[in-house]
Amino acid sequence: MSVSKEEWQHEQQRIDLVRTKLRKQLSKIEPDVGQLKSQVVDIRKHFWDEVTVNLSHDDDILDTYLSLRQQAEVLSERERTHRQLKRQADRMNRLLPAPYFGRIDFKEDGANPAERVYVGVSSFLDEDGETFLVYDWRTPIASLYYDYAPGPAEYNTPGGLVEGEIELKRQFIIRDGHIHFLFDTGLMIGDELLQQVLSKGAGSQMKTIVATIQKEQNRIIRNDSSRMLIVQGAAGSGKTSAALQRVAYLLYKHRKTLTADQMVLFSPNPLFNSYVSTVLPELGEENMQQTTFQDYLHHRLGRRFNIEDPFDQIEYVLADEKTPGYAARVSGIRYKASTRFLHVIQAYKDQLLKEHMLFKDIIFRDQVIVSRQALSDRFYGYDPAIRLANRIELMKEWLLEELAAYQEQEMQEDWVRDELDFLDKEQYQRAYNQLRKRRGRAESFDDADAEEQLLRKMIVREHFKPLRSRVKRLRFVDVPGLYRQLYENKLLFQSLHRTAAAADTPVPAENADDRDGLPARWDEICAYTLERMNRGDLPYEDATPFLYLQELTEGFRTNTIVRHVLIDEAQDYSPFQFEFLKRLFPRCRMTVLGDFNQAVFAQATTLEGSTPVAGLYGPGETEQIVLHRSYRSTREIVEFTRGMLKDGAQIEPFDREGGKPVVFTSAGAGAGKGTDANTCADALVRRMTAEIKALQADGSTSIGVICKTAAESERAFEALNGLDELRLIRKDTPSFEKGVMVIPAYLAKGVEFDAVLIYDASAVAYSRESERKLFYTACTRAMHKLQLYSAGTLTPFVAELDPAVYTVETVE
Ligand SMILES: Nc1ncnc2c1ncn2[C@@H]1O[C@H](COP(=O)(O)OP(=O)(O)OP(=O)(O)O)[C@@H](O)[C@H]1O
Repeated sequence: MSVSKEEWQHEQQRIDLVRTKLRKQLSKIEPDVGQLKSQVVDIRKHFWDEVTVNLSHDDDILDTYLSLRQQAEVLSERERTHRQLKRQADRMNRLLPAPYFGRIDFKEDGANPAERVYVGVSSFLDEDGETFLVYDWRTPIASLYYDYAPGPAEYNTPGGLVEGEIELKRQFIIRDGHIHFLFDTGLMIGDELLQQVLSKGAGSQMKTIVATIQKEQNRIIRNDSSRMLIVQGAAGSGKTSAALQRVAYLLYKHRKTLTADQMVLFSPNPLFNSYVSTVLPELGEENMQQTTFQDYLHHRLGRRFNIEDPFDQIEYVLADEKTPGYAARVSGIRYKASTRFLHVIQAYKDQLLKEHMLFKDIIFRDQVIVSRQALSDRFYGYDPAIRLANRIELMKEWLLEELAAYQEQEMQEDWVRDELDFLDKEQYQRAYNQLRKRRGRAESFDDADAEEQLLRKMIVREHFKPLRSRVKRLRFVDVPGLYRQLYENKLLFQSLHRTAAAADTPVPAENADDRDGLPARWDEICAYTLERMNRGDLPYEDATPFLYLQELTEGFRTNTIVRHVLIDEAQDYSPFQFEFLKRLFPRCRMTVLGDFNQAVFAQATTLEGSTPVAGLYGPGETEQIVLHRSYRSTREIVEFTRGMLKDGAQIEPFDREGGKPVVFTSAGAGAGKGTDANTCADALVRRMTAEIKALQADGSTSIGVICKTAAESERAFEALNGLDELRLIRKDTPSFEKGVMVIPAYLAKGVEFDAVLIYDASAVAYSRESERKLFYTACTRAMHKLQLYSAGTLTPFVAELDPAVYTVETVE
C-alpha cells in the first residue's frame, strides 16, 4: 500500500523532530560522559594519594582499611555512572541515522485514540521521561509489530494480556535521517521490505534482522518458557539469525539478572565465530561467549593427547575411501557417536564399581611408593554403596595423607643431605628468610640442627610437589588405561554391549553385526584405536567418549555460571556431546538449532521426534519449532536445491526472483568423444574465471568457490590464480573478507555468498549417498547465483533433478 505525499512529509517531519531531540539530549549527556571519564582516569591515577596508609597500630590499620574502602567506592560509583551514561549515549548515537524501522497504531480495548508505537533498535524517551518516542524492538508492545497484520491483536505484559486492534502497520527504511522507503502493509511483515533487505549483497559479517523478523522467528526469539528449545529449520530459514536476536532479547528482558558472559554459543568453527560476532554489538549488546566443541575438548584433554580435529576427520571420511581400514574407521566413527556407545560407557562405569578399575603406581625417585594394586585394593575396600567419583575423592584424601607421611620419612634420607650441600646462595637465602618469617622476626636463627631439619623439610616438600599436584588432579586413576581396556578386553566389551542393548534401540542396520552383536569390524576398530592411542593421538570420534568416561570416574566438572547455551549446526553433534553439555551446564537452558539435511559429519544426529536430543530434558521441558521458509536464496535456487532432498517439498522459498542455477559441462565430458580429461577441466577453469570476472563486474562482492575437500580447494586456488581478491580458506583462517573465497564445503557451514560456484560437481566428486548432504549444504550457501562445473559425468544429485530447475551450458 503506498503512502500519500502528505503522510510521507509528515513522517519525515517526525523523524527530523526525533533526531533534533536525540541531538539535544546527546549534547547534554556527552560532556558528562567525557567529564566522568576523566574523573575515573584521575581517581585511578591518584588512588593512593587519597588513601592514608598507616599500619603501625590496630587502630591505624582500621583507619587505613576504611579510607581504602571509601576511595574504592568512589571509584566504582564513578565507573558505574560513566558506564551507564556512555551506554545511553551510544544508544542515542545508534538511533541518529535511523531512529526506527516500524510503526503500529494500536488501539487498546476501551482506550481512545490509538497509540502510535514507533519501533527501533532501542527505546528513546522524550524529555518528560515518560513519552516513548521510540520503543525498543524487545519491549512487549513491539511484539505486535512482528506478530500481527492490521486487525485484532494482543500482547503479553508482566501485568497480563493486553487486547486491542492494530489500525495501521507501517515500515520504513531510513538512511542518514531521510526516508528511503515507506510502506503500509496488510500482510505480516511486508514482503516488500524483506525483498529489499534480501536482494542486497552478502557481507563478510552477518547482519541483524530486527526490522524484518518473521512471526515464526519471533516465537524462537521470545521463547522464554522451555528449558530446551529445539529449532529444526531449512537451509537459510534464519536459525542463526533468530538465535542471535534471541540472545539480544534475553539480555534485554532479564537485564537485571543476566549478563552476556552467562551465555555461550557453540559454533561449528572459528570462522563462523567471527562471521556472527558483530550482530550483538550492532544491537548495542555485548557479545556472548563464543566457542567450539573442539576448543573445549582441547582445553580439557589437550595436555594428555594430540586430539584430532573434526576437520581432519571429515577430510579422511571424504577423501580416503580407498585406504585400507577405511570401512572400519567409518563404522567406528558412527558407532562411537551413538547412544548405544553412550550406554556402554555408562554400563562400564557401573561395572567398574565391582571390577576392572585401573590405577597408576605412585612413584617417587624411581621407587613405587603406592602400587596400583594397593590403590585397587583400597578402592574395592570401600563400602560398595559409595559412588565411583566419591571413592576416588576419598582415595585422593587418603593419598595426600600417605604422601605427607612419606615426606616425613624421606627427610632423613641421604639424597636430601646431598641436595642440602648443593643449595645455591640464593636458594639458601630464600629458605632462610622463610624460616625466619615462620619463627618470628625477633627470634635469632642460631640452632643449626633445627635449621637443617627445616631445610630438609623444604627440599623434600619441593620434590613431592609435582606428585601432590598429580594426586590432586586425580592422575592416579588410569583413565587412558580404562578407555583402552574397552578395546583390549573383548569379553568385557561384549558384556557391556549386551547390557547397553537391553536398554536401547537397535544399532543402525549398516553398523550391526549379527554374529556376536558387536559393531561391524569391531576387531579392526579396536586395533586402530589402540594404535592411535599408542602414538599419543586421540581420534576425534574418541575424544568425547574419553572425556565422558573421565568425568564419570572422576566426577563431572560443571559450570554453574552459564544460564543459556546455544548450539548452532546441532545436527553435527553426537548424542554423546549433548549428554555431555547437559551435564557440564547443569543450570542452563538450551537452544539447539539445526538442519538434519545439512549433516556433514559422520557422527551426525537427528533432532526430530523422540531422539536423544529431544529426550535430553524430557518432553515436559522441551519445545520444538520447525522453520520451513527459506530466506537466503532466490526462488530458483531453492527449487533446485530442495529437489535433492526426500522431504524437500516442505521447504518454501521466499518469493525472490533470480536466474536458474547453471550447470557448465565440458563438450568432451562423458559423451565418449575421446577428449582428454585435463583438456576438459582446463576449458572449464577458463570459463569459471570468466564467469567470476563477470560476477564481480556485476557487483557480486562475495563469491564462494566451494570445493569438496581441502586438497581440492588447494588445486582450485592454484587453477584460479590471477583473479582479483582470490583467497584460500583453511580450517584455521580466522575471519572472512570480501572477495573470491575458495573454501571446502564443510567450512562454509552457516555462511553465505552472493554467488556460489561448485568447483567440481561431477559424479567423481559427489556420488555416494553419504555425500548428498554435503553437496546440498554447498549449494544452499548461494544467495543470488549458483553455478556448477562438471568436467565428467554430472553428479547424480543434480542429474536426477527435474531438468526444468536448471540450465546447462556446454563449454568448448
Ligand atoms: N526475517 C529475516 N529478515 C531478513 N533477513 C533474514 C530473515 N531471516 C533470515 N534472513 C536472512 O537469511 C539468510 C539466512 O539466515 P541464517 O544464516 O540465519 O539461516 P540458517 O537457518 O542459520 O541457515 P543455514 O542453516 O543454511 O546456515 C541470512 O542472510 C539472513 O540475514
